[in-house]
Amino acid sequence: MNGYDETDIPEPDRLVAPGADGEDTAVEAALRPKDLGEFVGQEKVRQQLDLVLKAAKQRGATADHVLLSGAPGLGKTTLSMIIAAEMGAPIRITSGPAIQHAGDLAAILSSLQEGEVLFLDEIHRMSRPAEEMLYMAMEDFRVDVIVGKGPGATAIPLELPPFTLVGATTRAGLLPPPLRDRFGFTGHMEFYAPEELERVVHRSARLLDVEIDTAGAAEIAGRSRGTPRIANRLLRRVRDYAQVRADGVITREVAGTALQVYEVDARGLDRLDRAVLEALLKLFGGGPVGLSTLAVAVGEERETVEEVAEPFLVREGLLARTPRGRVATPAAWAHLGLVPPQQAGGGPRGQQGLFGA
Ligand SMILES: Nc1ncnc2c1ncn2[C@@H]1O[C@H](COP(=O)(O)OP(=O)(O)OP(=O)(O)O)[C@@H](O)[C@H]1O
Ligand SMILES: [Mg+2]
Repeated sequence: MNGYDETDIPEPDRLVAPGADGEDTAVEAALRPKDLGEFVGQEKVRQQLDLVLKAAKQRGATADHVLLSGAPGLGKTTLSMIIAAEMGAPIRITSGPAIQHAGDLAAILSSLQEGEVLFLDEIHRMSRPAEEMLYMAMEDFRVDVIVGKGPGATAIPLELPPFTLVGATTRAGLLPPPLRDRFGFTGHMEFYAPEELERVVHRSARLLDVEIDTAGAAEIAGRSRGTPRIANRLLRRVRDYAQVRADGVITREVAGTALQVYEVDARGLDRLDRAVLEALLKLFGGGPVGLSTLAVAVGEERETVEEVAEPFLVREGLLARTPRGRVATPAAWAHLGLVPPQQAGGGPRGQQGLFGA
């Protein structure tokens, strides 16, 4: 399709994957907060959006177009549905990859009702002609429908009712500036703090009718990589364990043991993440080592290591990408309970100097 995209990378089946799997899709609808009040965290975006929506409602107008950017599983789809609910408007859901021809978009736009919310997921993956049509639709609520082919083709202008476009993207940087500029408001979704994820876990547990105590929720939250989707998924797996091996109640111990069974460690690293770190520390003394070498050592593709494992390791401050190769940070040694070579006596081949004395 349109070149490189994160979805092209084969992601091994993992509990801590940020994207949705089939099971997530089935249960997410039930766990989605229905209004801004129920939506946990993202204080900044929530407050900003609250103002945008309230002001539009007071004026009796359609809300400005909204762009939501942020990593997978942080609540963009959820928020788009909340926007529609808060505006008391219907919502139409589609996505960039689903709109390959401008005609597909014209069909959707021309059937919108006044005030309707059009949710365009993965907006950065739309085709070029559709994107250009969208510019005019967003700005002037108008599209030119091309009728016929070749020299006889004519453009018939078509008025659209005012609508609110909510675009979602995991890659705001890939959006062409003219598109970005046409949104009245952009909400940047951040990773969630552990306390916020704890609230997500408590809320989901209530909806799933699972008993969980404060420490149990904190244990799951701490392993969820700042991502509500992962928190909900881990909660479901811990619930299975609690039901089969314990008395159904999720405590710290139950959550900890269950996630050990599923190989998600205290910081949310899974088998692959740990394999990468372990190879880097044990085989290469903490680096620097080239990506290809590291990938061979863990028996994975380069892309898998680079795109699937590394982003979280870098975000956590466990691994650094340097011009000379991958390097473990002191936190990585600590996390795996290993001692860096220089502290162990090092010797001439120790890794002194990389992080100062
Ligand atoms: N702020 C929140 N409070 C409570 N639950 C949340 C929140 N944000 C997300 N969730 C839950 O996390 C799950 C994933 O959220 P959602 O589908 O909205 O993410 P997304 O950003 O659209 O992800 P993707 O980029 O993969 O489309 C949903 O089940 C939702 O209930
Ligand atoms: Mg989504």
